[in-house]
Order: sequence, then C-alpha cells, then structure tokens
Amino acid sequence: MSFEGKTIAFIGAGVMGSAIIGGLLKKKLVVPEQIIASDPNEQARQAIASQYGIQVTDDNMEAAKQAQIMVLCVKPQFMGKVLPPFYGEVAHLEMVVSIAAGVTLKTIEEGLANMNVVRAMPNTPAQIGEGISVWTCAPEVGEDQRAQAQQILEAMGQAIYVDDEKYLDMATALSGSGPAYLFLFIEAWIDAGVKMGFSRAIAEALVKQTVSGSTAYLNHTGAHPTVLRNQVTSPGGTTAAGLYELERGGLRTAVADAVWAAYKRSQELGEG
Ligand SMILES: NC(=O)C1=CN([C@@H]2O[C@H](COP(=O)(O)OP(=O)(O)OC[C@H]3O[C@@H](n4cnc5c(N)ncnc54)[C@H](O)[C@@H]3O)[C@@H](O)[C@H]2O)C=CC1
Ligand SMILES: O=C(O)[C@@H]1CCC=N1
Repeated sequence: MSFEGKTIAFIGAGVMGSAIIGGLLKKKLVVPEQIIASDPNEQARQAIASQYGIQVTDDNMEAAKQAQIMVLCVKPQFMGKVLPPFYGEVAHLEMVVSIAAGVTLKTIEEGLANMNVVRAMPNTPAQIGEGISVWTCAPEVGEDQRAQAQQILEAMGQAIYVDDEKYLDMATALSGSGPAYLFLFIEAWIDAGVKMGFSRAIAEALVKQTVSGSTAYLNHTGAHPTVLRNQVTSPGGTTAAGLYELERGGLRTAVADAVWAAYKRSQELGEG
C-alpha cells in the first residue's frame, strides 16, 4: 500500500511529529509536498519547514481538510483542546494515528466522530530510525490503512502490532519512557567515573561504548542477559562486588516500581 496521492497532516510538530516526518521522508514513502504540519508555535513551524521543506500552518483544521491521513502528535493534556473543533468535520479522513500517551482509541473516535483510529506508542530513538513502536487500532480500520500504519511506524524503526489496547499503556511505560530510564542510568554511571577521578570526557567515552557495545553483543549472540552477565562476573571478582551493591540498592525493584508508576500514569492520562 503506497501513499501515492495522499496528504498526511501532522497536528503538533514537536519532537515526535518531527521524528515521524523525518522517517517518512528519509524512507521516501512520501515527498515533502504530501505533508502538512500544524502547530501554534511559530518556532516549531519554522524549524520543521526549513528542515524538511513541508507545508506548515497554525490552523489545525486547514491541515486536516487537505489530508487523507492525520497524525496527532500533541501532548495528551492538549487533546481536550485539539479534538473538539474536529468533531464531525473529519469524516473524510481515512486514518487518524495518535501517539499521545494514555489517550484511548475511544476518546479519539468519539472526539472526532471518526472510527478509523490507530493508537501507537513510539520512542525517541525514532529520530534516527532506531525507535520501536507498539500499535493497535479500532476494528473498523481497514487492511490498507493497517498496512499504512505499519509503514508509517516502521519509517522510525521497528513496529509491533498488538490486538488489545491494554498493551499500549504497558508499552508507554516500558519502551515509550524507556530511553529516559537508560539515560538516567548512563548519567549516574558517568558521574561515578568522575567521582573516582576520570575526566568527564573519558568517563563518557567508556560508559557510552560499554552501553552500545554490550547492547550490540546482546543482540548479536541472542543470549539471555543473565548468561552474558555471568560471563563478566568472576568468582570473588570486581563485578560481583559491584553487582552486590546494585542489588543491595534495590535496582530490580526500583526498575519494576518505575515501570509500574509509568504504567499507572499512562492509565491516569487516559482518564483525562
Ligand atoms: N517524547 C517522547 O519520548 C514521546 C512522546 N510521545 C507522545 O507524543 C506526543 C508529542 O510529544 P512530543 O513530540 O515529545 O511533544 P512536543 O512538546 O515536542 O511537541 C508537541 C507539539 O504540539 C504543539 N501543540 C500544542 N498545542 C497544539 C495544538 N492545539 N494544536 C497543534 N499543535 C499543538 C506544540 O507547540 C509542540 O510543538 C505526546 O502525546 C507524547 O505522549 C510518544 C512517544 C514518545
Ligand atoms: O513522558 C511521557 O508522557 C511521554 C510518553 C512516552 C515518553 N514520553
């Protein structure tokens, strides 16, 4: 299913709107003339227009009217303002994709009076085509539109379809928010190197390559992380001493609690 003859409207041209637009253009799924982005923020409009050469507007309705596909990329808290003007005015849209955390299919379907709704949760590595998205849709969404949704999300990396919306709040907590957990861990790890006496530049280089090298190694071997962790952990050695302190500090329960808190927050955002 191609996007020939289709216009895609983006409502909200911030970090994620820009990531999806960048992916679509890079993969040559569309040309810039097929994209219009609407955003009240002039700086955001200027940035995206100059980066991608797409059309921009500050009028959401103008964007929606021109399009067959609309992608909602505003914060969940703005949905209550964004949806009402569209009510009953966007029956022509063949598909509406929302990436807003927590906001349910039902809220969007009822808010727009259009049942062709896809709910997706990408993450920020999408900006370099290394993201992962989880998505689902209303039963009314046709096969062609489902294929288009998969293509749009794959333009940013991997995309996994799930047949139950409950997994969207879970994915929001696990992979949507996930980059922030990893960045916090990396930050703390670099600071620990600086505390011992490394320069920040060397500490950063050591930690960053350890993260990317270990992830590549994990993917390459396909082994369970426990197996690879045991390879590093010599009896009576340095790693065992370090791991003991991480466990004593409650790393596992802290991670589980963090993901659970994000999951609950995603559910709360859906309640409005
Ligand atoms: N940042 C992240 O890691 C991820 C964010 N998301 C979801 O993506 C959505 C957008 O997030 P970001 O791109 O990070 O936010 P952002 O703040 O970078 O972008 C949102 C854009 O919406 C614009 N906006 C505000 N009110 C508007 C309105 N009434 N009409 C049109 N545009 C309006 C803002 O000016 C801004 O440029 C959120 O719902 C978030 O839950 C999903 C996955 C990951
Ligand atoms: O923090 C948030 O609400 C969004 C959703 C996933 C990542 N950022």
